[in-house]
Amino acid sequence: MRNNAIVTAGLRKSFGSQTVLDGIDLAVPSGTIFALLGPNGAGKTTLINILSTLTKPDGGTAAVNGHDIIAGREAVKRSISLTGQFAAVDDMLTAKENLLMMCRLSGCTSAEARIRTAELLKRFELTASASKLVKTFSGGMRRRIDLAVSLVASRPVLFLDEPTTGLDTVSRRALWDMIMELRDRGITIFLTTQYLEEADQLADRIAVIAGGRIVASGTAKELKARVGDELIELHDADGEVLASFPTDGSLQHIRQTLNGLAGKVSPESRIMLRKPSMDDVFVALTTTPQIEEAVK
Ligand SMILES: Nc1ncnc2c1ncn2[C@@H]1O[C@H](COP(=O)(O)OP(=O)(O)OP(=O)(O)O)[C@@H](O)[C@H]1O
Repeated sequence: MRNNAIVTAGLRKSFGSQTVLDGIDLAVPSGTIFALLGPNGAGKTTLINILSTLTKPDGGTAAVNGHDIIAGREAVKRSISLTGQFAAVDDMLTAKENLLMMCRLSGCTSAEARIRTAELLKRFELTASASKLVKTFSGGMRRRIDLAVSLVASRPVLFLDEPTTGLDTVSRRALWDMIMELRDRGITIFLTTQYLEEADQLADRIAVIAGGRIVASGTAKELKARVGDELIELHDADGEVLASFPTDGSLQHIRQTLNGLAGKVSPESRIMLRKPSMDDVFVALTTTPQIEEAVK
Protein backbone atom coordinates (compact mmCIF):
# COMPACT_ATOMS: atom_id res chain seq x y z
CA MET A 1 0.00 0.00 0.00
CA ARG A 2 1.15 3.54 -0.73
CA ASN A 3 2.06 5.88 2.10
CA ASN A 4 0.22 9.12 2.41
CA ALA A 5 2.36 12.14 1.54
CA ILE A 6 -0.12 14.53 3.14
CA VAL A 7 -2.52 13.85 5.99
CA THR A 8 -4.68 16.36 7.82
CA ALA A 9 -7.12 15.88 10.69
CA GLY A 10 -9.57 18.49 11.89
CA LEU A 11 -7.58 21.44 10.51
CA ARG A 12 -9.15 24.75 11.47
CA LYS A 13 -8.36 28.36 10.64
CA SER A 14 -10.23 31.60 11.22
CA PHE A 15 -9.37 35.18 10.33
CA GLY A 16 -11.04 37.33 12.96
CA SER A 17 -14.64 36.18 13.15
CA GLN A 18 -14.49 34.49 9.72
CA THR A 19 -14.04 30.72 9.86
CA VAL A 20 -12.19 29.77 6.70
CA LEU A 21 -11.32 26.13 7.45
CA ASP A 22 -13.75 24.32 9.68
CA GLY A 23 -12.23 20.89 10.29
CA ILE A 24 -10.42 19.60 7.20
CA ASP A 25 -9.62 15.87 7.00
CA LEU A 26 -7.59 14.77 4.00
CA ALA A 27 -5.21 12.02 2.96
CA VAL A 28 -3.13 12.27 -0.20
CA PRO A 29 -1.30 9.09 -1.28
CA SER A 30 2.35 9.52 -2.32
CA GLY A 31 3.02 9.82 -6.03
CA THR A 32 -0.49 10.99 -6.92
CA ILE A 33 -2.10 14.22 -8.11
CA PHE A 34 -4.65 15.59 -5.68
CA ALA A 35 -6.93 18.48 -6.67
CA LEU A 36 -8.62 20.71 -4.14
CA LEU A 37 -11.55 22.16 -6.01
CA GLY A 38 -13.48 25.13 -4.70
CA PRO A 39 -14.98 28.49 -5.57
CA ASN A 40 -13.33 31.87 -4.92
CA GLY A 41 -12.58 32.44 -1.27
CA ALA A 42 -13.26 28.82 -0.27
CA GLY A 43 -10.00 28.58 1.67
CA LYS A 44 -7.83 26.75 -0.88
CA THR A 45 -4.83 29.08 -0.60
CA THR A 46 -5.18 29.14 3.17
CA LEU A 47 -4.93 25.34 3.25
CA ILE A 48 -1.87 25.36 0.96
CA ASN A 49 -0.28 28.04 3.16
CA ILE A 50 -0.85 25.92 6.26
CA LEU A 51 0.50 22.74 4.64
CA SER A 52 3.56 24.58 3.37
CA THR A 53 4.14 26.07 6.87
CA LEU A 54 3.56 29.70 5.81
CA THR A 55 0.48 30.02 8.07
CA LYS A 56 -0.25 28.35 11.40
CA PRO A 57 -3.56 26.56 11.86
CA ASP A 58 -5.76 27.37 14.87
CA GLY A 59 -6.46 23.71 15.50
CA GLY A 60 -6.11 20.19 14.15
CA THR A 61 -3.02 18.44 12.84
CA ALA A 62 -1.27 17.93 9.53
CA ALA A 63 1.75 16.01 8.36
CA VAL A 64 3.62 16.39 5.07
CA ASN A 65 6.04 13.69 3.96
CA GLY A 66 5.73 12.18 7.45
CA HIS A 67 6.62 15.41 9.30
CA ASP A 68 4.25 17.35 11.53
CA ILE A 69 3.78 20.86 10.13
CA ILE A 70 4.43 22.48 13.52
CA ALA A 71 6.89 20.20 15.33
CA GLY A 72 8.68 19.27 12.10
CA ARG A 73 8.36 22.61 10.30
CA GLU A 74 11.93 22.67 9.00
CA ALA A 75 11.70 19.09 7.74
CA VAL A 76 8.43 19.93 5.98
CA LYS A 77 10.07 22.94 4.31
CA ARG A 78 12.86 20.69 3.05
CA SER A 79 10.28 18.25 1.62
CA ILE A 80 8.22 20.64 -0.46
CA SER A 81 8.21 22.96 -3.44
CA LEU A 82 5.61 25.66 -3.73
CA THR A 83 4.36 27.46 -6.81
CA GLY A 84 1.73 30.06 -6.17
CA GLN A 85 0.71 33.59 -6.66
CA PHE A 86 3.99 34.77 -5.11
CA ALA A 87 6.50 32.52 -6.83
CA ALA A 88 10.12 33.50 -6.37
CA VAL A 89 10.72 34.46 -9.99
CA ASP A 90 12.42 37.79 -10.67
CA ASP A 91 10.79 39.55 -13.63
CA MET A 92 13.89 41.63 -14.31
CA LEU A 93 16.09 38.58 -14.90
CA THR A 94 16.05 36.16 -17.82
CA ALA A 95 14.66 32.63 -17.45
CA LYS A 96 18.20 31.27 -17.41
CA GLU A 97 19.42 33.80 -14.83
CA ASN A 98 16.47 32.99 -12.56
CA LEU A 99 17.21 29.29 -12.71
CA LEU A 100 20.95 29.70 -12.22
CA MET A 101 20.34 31.94 -9.22
CA MET A 102 17.88 29.51 -7.61
CA CYS A 103 20.27 26.61 -8.21
CA ARG A 104 23.11 28.49 -6.51
CA LEU A 105 20.82 29.52 -3.62
CA SER A 106 19.87 25.89 -3.13
CA GLY A 107 23.53 24.94 -2.75
CA CYS A 108 24.62 23.74 -6.22
CA THR A 109 28.15 24.40 -7.45
CA SER A 110 28.41 26.63 -10.50
CA ALA A 111 28.88 23.60 -12.80
CA GLU A 112 25.91 21.76 -11.26
CA ALA A 113 23.79 24.90 -11.58
CA ARG A 114 24.53 25.14 -15.31
CA ILE A 115 23.59 21.49 -15.88
CA ARG A 116 20.38 21.68 -13.82
CA THR A 117 19.38 24.97 -15.49
CA ALA A 118 19.82 23.49 -18.96
CA GLU A 119 17.78 20.42 -17.96
CA LEU A 120 14.91 22.49 -16.57
CA LEU A 121 14.84 24.87 -19.54
CA LYS A 122 14.60 21.86 -21.83
CA ARG A 123 11.96 20.05 -19.80
CA PHE A 124 9.74 23.14 -19.66
CA GLU A 125 10.31 24.03 -23.32
CA LEU A 126 12.00 27.31 -22.45
CA THR A 127 15.39 26.75 -24.08
CA ALA A 128 14.60 29.09 -26.98
CA SER A 129 13.45 31.80 -24.55
CA ALA A 130 16.23 31.25 -22.02
CA SER A 131 17.81 34.67 -22.59
CA LYS A 132 14.59 36.69 -22.57
CA LEU A 133 13.56 38.75 -19.55
CA VAL A 134 10.75 37.04 -17.66
CA LYS A 135 8.75 40.28 -17.71
CA THR A 136 8.32 39.81 -21.48
CA PHE A 137 6.91 36.26 -21.09
CA SER A 138 3.37 35.23 -22.04
CA GLY A 139 1.11 33.76 -19.34
CA GLY A 140 1.93 30.19 -20.35
CA MET A 141 5.68 30.80 -20.38
CA ARG A 142 5.44 32.53 -17.03
CA ARG A 143 3.70 29.51 -15.49
CA ARG A 144 6.36 27.24 -16.94
CA ILE A 145 9.24 29.26 -15.49
CA ASP A 146 7.37 29.40 -12.13
CA LEU A 147 7.14 25.63 -12.19
CA ALA A 148 10.74 25.18 -13.33
CA VAL A 149 12.06 27.45 -10.54
CA SER A 150 10.03 25.60 -7.93
CA LEU A 151 11.58 22.33 -9.13
CA VAL A 152 15.22 23.45 -8.87
CA ALA A 153 15.60 21.41 -5.71
CA SER A 154 14.10 18.01 -6.27
CA ARG A 155 11.48 17.66 -3.51
CA PRO A 156 8.95 14.86 -2.99
CA VAL A 157 5.87 17.08 -2.56
CA LEU A 158 4.83 19.92 -4.86
CA PHE A 159 2.10 22.45 -4.04
CA LEU A 160 0.57 24.28 -6.98
CA ASP A 161 -1.88 27.06 -6.21
CA GLU A 162 -4.16 27.50 -9.23
CA PRO A 163 -1.38 26.62 -11.69
CA THR A 164 -3.31 27.27 -14.89
CA THR A 165 -5.47 30.27 -14.00
CA GLY A 166 -5.60 32.66 -16.93
CA LEU A 167 -3.97 30.30 -19.44
CA ASP A 168 -5.45 29.46 -22.83
CA THR A 169 -6.51 25.89 -23.58
CA VAL A 170 -3.30 24.94 -25.39
CA SER A 171 -0.99 26.24 -22.64
CA ARG A 172 -3.19 24.66 -19.99
CA ARG A 173 -3.00 21.25 -21.62
CA ALA A 174 0.77 21.56 -22.04
CA LEU A 175 1.11 22.36 -18.35
CA TRP A 176 -1.14 19.41 -17.42
CA ASP A 177 1.20 17.11 -19.37
CA MET A 178 4.18 18.48 -17.44
CA ILE A 179 2.39 18.03 -14.12
CA MET A 180 1.48 14.43 -15.01
CA GLU A 181 5.08 13.76 -15.98
CA LEU A 182 6.17 14.95 -12.51
CA ARG A 183 3.63 12.59 -10.93
CA ASP A 184 4.98 9.75 -13.06
CA ARG A 185 8.44 10.48 -11.62
CA GLY A 186 7.01 9.87 -8.14
CA ILE A 187 6.33 13.45 -7.00
CA THR A 188 3.13 14.01 -5.02
CA ILE A 189 1.23 17.01 -6.37
CA PHE A 190 -1.33 18.94 -4.36
CA LEU A 191 -3.01 21.54 -6.53
CA THR A 192 -5.88 23.93 -6.11
CA THR A 193 -8.20 24.82 -8.93
CA GLN A 194 -11.47 26.48 -9.74
CA TYR A 195 -11.64 24.56 -13.02
CA LEU A 196 -13.74 21.44 -12.99
CA GLU A 197 -12.19 20.19 -16.20
CA GLU A 198 -8.73 20.50 -14.69
CA ALA A 199 -9.62 18.40 -11.68
CA ASP A 200 -11.40 15.92 -13.91
CA GLN A 201 -8.57 15.50 -16.42
CA LEU A 202 -5.57 15.76 -14.16
CA ALA A 203 -6.25 14.54 -10.66
CA ASP A 204 -6.15 11.02 -9.32
CA ARG A 205 -8.35 12.19 -6.47
CA ILE A 206 -10.41 15.33 -5.93
CA ALA A 207 -11.77 17.02 -2.82
CA VAL A 208 -14.42 19.70 -3.11
CA ILE A 209 -14.17 22.45 -0.50
CA ALA A 210 -17.09 24.73 0.33
CA GLY A 211 -18.10 26.56 3.48
CA GLY A 212 -14.78 25.65 5.12
CA ARG A 213 -15.42 21.92 4.85
CA ILE A 214 -14.69 19.10 2.44
CA VAL A 215 -18.15 18.41 1.03
CA ALA A 216 -17.09 15.52 -1.20
CA SER A 217 -14.00 13.59 -2.16
CA GLY A 218 -13.07 10.74 -4.44
CA THR A 219 -12.06 10.11 -8.03
CA ALA A 220 -13.77 12.14 -10.76
CA LYS A 221 -15.77 9.04 -11.62
CA GLU A 222 -16.89 8.51 -8.02
CA LEU A 223 -17.92 12.14 -7.65
CA LYS A 224 -19.90 12.07 -10.88
CA ALA A 225 -21.63 8.89 -9.75
CA ARG A 226 -22.83 10.71 -6.62
CA VAL A 227 -24.98 13.01 -8.73
CA GLY A 228 -26.66 10.13 -10.55
CA ASP A 229 -25.93 7.90 -13.53
CA GLU A 230 -27.61 10.21 -16.01
CA LEU A 231 -29.27 13.61 -16.11
CA ILE A 232 -32.51 14.45 -17.86
CA GLU A 233 -32.06 17.98 -19.12
CA LEU A 234 -35.09 20.07 -20.01
CA HIS A 235 -34.57 22.70 -22.73
CA ASP A 236 -36.89 25.43 -24.00
CA ALA A 237 -37.56 25.81 -27.72
CA ASP A 238 -34.40 27.97 -28.08
CA GLY A 239 -32.20 25.32 -26.52
CA GLU A 240 -31.86 27.12 -23.17
CA VAL A 241 -31.56 24.70 -20.23
CA LEU A 242 -34.60 25.08 -17.95
CA ALA A 243 -33.87 22.35 -15.42
CA SER A 244 -32.11 19.05 -14.97
CA PHE A 245 -33.09 15.97 -13.01
CA PRO A 246 -30.89 13.07 -11.91
CA THR A 247 -32.06 9.67 -13.07
CA ASP A 248 -30.86 6.08 -13.07
CA GLY A 249 -31.58 6.06 -16.81
CA SER A 250 -34.29 3.39 -16.59
CA LEU A 251 -37.38 3.79 -18.74
CA GLN A 252 -39.53 3.61 -15.63
CA HIS A 253 -37.74 6.50 -13.90
CA ILE A 254 -37.53 8.64 -17.03
CA ARG A 255 -41.27 8.12 -17.64
CA GLN A 256 -42.05 8.99 -14.02
CA THR A 257 -39.98 12.20 -14.25
CA LEU A 258 -41.62 13.24 -17.51
CA ASN A 259 -45.09 12.51 -16.15
CA GLY A 260 -44.26 14.81 -13.23
CA LEU A 261 -43.53 17.60 -15.72
CA ALA A 262 -46.72 17.18 -17.71
CA GLY A 263 -48.79 20.36 -17.76
CA LYS A 264 -45.98 22.36 -16.06
CA VAL A 265 -43.84 23.03 -19.12
CA SER A 266 -44.52 24.15 -22.66
CA PRO A 267 -45.19 21.30 -25.15
CA GLU A 268 -42.36 22.74 -27.34
CA SER A 269 -39.83 21.91 -24.59
CA ARG A 270 -37.22 19.32 -25.43
CA ILE A 271 -35.40 16.81 -23.31
CA MET A 272 -31.88 15.45 -23.52
CA LEU A 273 -30.29 12.61 -21.61
CA ARG A 274 -26.61 13.01 -20.70
CA LYS A 275 -23.91 11.87 -18.29
CA PRO A 276 -23.29 14.29 -15.42
CA SER A 277 -20.22 16.49 -15.76
CA MET A 278 -17.94 17.71 -12.99
CA ASP A 279 -19.87 20.97 -13.31
CA ASP A 280 -23.03 19.23 -12.18
CA VAL A 281 -21.19 17.71 -9.23
CA PHE A 282 -19.69 21.03 -8.27
CA VAL A 283 -22.94 22.96 -8.52
CA ALA A 284 -24.81 20.27 -6.62
CA LEU A 285 -22.25 20.04 -3.85
CA THR A 286 -21.45 23.70 -3.39
CA THR A 287 -24.80 25.37 -3.85
CA THR A 288 -27.32 22.97 -2.30
CA PRO A 289 -26.22 21.74 1.11
CA GLN A 290 -28.97 19.09 1.25
CA ILE A 291 -27.56 17.44 -1.88
CA GLU A 292 -24.57 16.26 0.13
CA GLU A 293 -26.88 14.23 2.32
CA ALA A 294 -29.11 13.19 -0.58
CA VAL A 295 -26.29 11.65 -2.62
CA LYS A 296 -24.59 9.81 0.26
N1 LIG B 1 -4.38 36.88 5.96
C1 LIG B 1 -5.71 36.98 5.91
N2 LIG B 1 -6.38 37.84 6.69
C2 LIG B 1 -7.72 37.94 6.64
N3 LIG B 1 -8.50 37.20 5.83
C3 LIG B 1 -7.89 36.32 5.01
C4 LIG B 1 -6.47 36.16 5.01
N4 LIG B 1 -6.15 35.21 4.10
C5 LIG B 1 -7.32 34.80 3.56
N5 LIG B 1 -8.36 35.46 4.10
C6 LIG B 1 -9.79 35.25 3.78
O1 LIG B 1 -10.05 33.88 3.86
C7 LIG B 1 -10.95 33.48 2.84
C8 LIG B 1 -10.33 32.34 2.05
O2 LIG B 1 -9.26 32.86 1.28
P1 LIG B 1 -8.34 31.93 0.38
O3 LIG B 1 -7.38 32.82 -0.33
O4 LIG B 1 -7.80 30.81 1.19
O5 LIG B 1 -9.42 31.35 -0.64
P2 LIG B 1 -9.21 30.63 -2.04
O6 LIG B 1 -10.13 29.45 -2.03
O7 LIG B 1 -7.78 30.37 -2.27
O8 LIG B 1 -9.77 31.70 -3.03
P3 LIG B 1 -9.28 32.09 -4.53
O9 LIG B 1 -9.75 30.98 -5.40
O10 LIG B 1 -10.03 33.35 -4.77
O11 LIG B 1 -7.80 32.27 -4.50
C9 LIG B 1 -11.24 34.72 2.01
O12 LIG B 1 -12.48 35.25 2.44
C10 LIG B 1 -10.10 35.64 2.35
O13 LIG B 1 -10.52 36.98 2.26
